[in-house]
Amino acid sequence: MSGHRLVLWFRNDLRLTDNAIVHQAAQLIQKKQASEVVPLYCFDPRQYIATPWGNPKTGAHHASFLLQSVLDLKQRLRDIGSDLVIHMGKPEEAIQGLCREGQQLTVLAQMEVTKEELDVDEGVRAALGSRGRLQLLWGNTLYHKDDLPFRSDMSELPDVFTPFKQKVEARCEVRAPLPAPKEGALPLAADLDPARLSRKPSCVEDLNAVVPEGAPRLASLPRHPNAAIAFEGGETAALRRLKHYLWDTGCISTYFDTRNGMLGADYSTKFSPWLARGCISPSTIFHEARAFLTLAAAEIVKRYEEQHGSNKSTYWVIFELTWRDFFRYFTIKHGSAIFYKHGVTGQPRQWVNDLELFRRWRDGRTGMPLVDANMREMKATGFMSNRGRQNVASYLTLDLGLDWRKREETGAKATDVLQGADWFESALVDYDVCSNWGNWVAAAGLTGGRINHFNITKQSKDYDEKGDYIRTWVPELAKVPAPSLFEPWRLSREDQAKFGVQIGVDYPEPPKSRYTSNGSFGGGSGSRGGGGRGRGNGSFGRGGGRNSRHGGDKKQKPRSDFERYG
Ligand SMILES: Cc1cc2nc3c(=O)[nH]c(=O)nc-3n(C[C@H](O)[C@H](O)[C@H](O)COP(=O)(O)OP(=O)(O)OC[C@H]3O[C@@H](n4cnc5c(N)ncnc54)[C@H](O)[C@@H]3O)c2cc1C
Repeated sequence: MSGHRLVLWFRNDLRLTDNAIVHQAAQLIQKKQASEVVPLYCFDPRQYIATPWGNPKTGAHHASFLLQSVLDLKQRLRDIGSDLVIHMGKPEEAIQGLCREGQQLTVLAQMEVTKEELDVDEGVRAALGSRGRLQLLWGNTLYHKDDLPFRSDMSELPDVFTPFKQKVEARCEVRAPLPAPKEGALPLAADLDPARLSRKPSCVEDLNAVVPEGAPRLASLPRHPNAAIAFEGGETAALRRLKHYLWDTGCISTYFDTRNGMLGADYSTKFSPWLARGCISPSTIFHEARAFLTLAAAEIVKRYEEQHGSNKSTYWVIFELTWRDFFRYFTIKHGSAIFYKHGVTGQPRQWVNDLELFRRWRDGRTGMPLVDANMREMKATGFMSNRGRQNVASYLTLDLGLDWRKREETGAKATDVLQGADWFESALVDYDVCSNWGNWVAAAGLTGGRINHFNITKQSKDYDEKGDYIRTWVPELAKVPAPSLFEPWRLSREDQAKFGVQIGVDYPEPPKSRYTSNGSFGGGSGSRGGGGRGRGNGSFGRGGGRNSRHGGDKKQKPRSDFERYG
């Protein structure tokens, strides 16, 4: 099959190591089943439209990280004697332009699972017609889809996490990472126009070339001084972060104890933006973590174990990556139901339509300091901790009762839709369709799993005991001591004067809710949204609940070790 051309269509797999399509291409070339390669990335205008509320579908934090990732991939391909064509337009058009008379084309791409992406696949197939084929390969999960003990349509997948985790841990192995291609492994198509190869966007503003008319323009954002970490896109930076978190600092050894933090660079791994864009694979992290445990870090682990009894921490990072898998497979099972009003349970629920209240939540002006701090952090930096995400989602859906969706099932005007998940999609640097919408539908209590209705005040006390996180992002309350800081609407006039803040003027009063003595939203002591299990005492509070930090699940018994990986 000499003369066979391969198009390596990169999407959310912007890396060379442990990349199924890269590996497949290198093998086909080696076996002389293909002769040339065109690595391709497309900035697809459909990803840059305005959301129903006028937000950019791909916000500036995400766009900037993505651009850096694409440019890093290009450089890494050049380092092995190949290159990357960067196309400013739809993949269908780019791929059609790569077809040559009398030459068969195979387009290799990573398999996606949600409707928008599947529709693009269809478009590419149609553009190829009889001149070639689209071959989709699985990637980007910890456990390979083909290794799961469920049917491939995931109809047997449990709807809650724990049985999923137990089954995959008992029956599957994490595959070893595929090697990165060697120099010369991906020979470029000889007729590739050098001008086409040299064309590349160099700053976020250049991406405006694909922003459709009427959609918000993108603009570079300077790094916020309070940002926990300067996220830099690309495989190179991802591997650096992995090295930092494991080998340089040993932070992974204390992850179990620090993972519910909100302030600082290292309380959690911060791997999510790189995982979301596929700059690193979960399997690479897994095998590096195992090496960390068994080899050079034996000393650190021993020290840790002496202090803490056992090392749960390294396992716990892998545990979190299993959650990431769960939402991906959950999406295969339930399809677009994760976007729908009644979620996957189909349970009817009355949602509140209040644009002003939604804006207060979005902009960090609810009057609930923990919620506001988190929402401000995300807007300014693109990142929010998992603890924060759980709380703000619970507050929006279960306390304010505001609609969390992006789309109505049918026919509704876009402007009828209020959207928490959609704002996250726009604002997050680590936006990942399955992790985001899956977590949101779980937070809204619409998966059939346990509903985690957080008590925001208790969560503030438990996870921001001294108020340092809140003060970082809500300077209006800088002088208010904890615990008054967590319920500033209760401050007397004298205390407000003493602490230099006037509630209702400098900092808002919260909307009427179960937290405030002046209101009855949610019935005071009652609960909205499916029984409110965990309500009142904060379902992830210190003590037993700390072992689980996710929605839709029973409390976890902590694993005592990492033995199954050793
Ligand atoms: C409402 C809501 C929306 C979310 N949206 C996203 C999103 O768009 N993209 C995204 O990557 N994560 C999302 N998450 C999951 C989680 O909050 C982030 O992955 C995590 O906070 C990222 O920080 P980290 O990399 O330091 O995580 P760590 O605590 O270090 O965890 C390691 C990795 O495990 C995975 N992980 C951890 N928790 C979860 C989880 N609950 N669900 C799925 N994967 C998880 C992530 O890949 C993460 O990088 C969302 C959670 C909630 C509650």
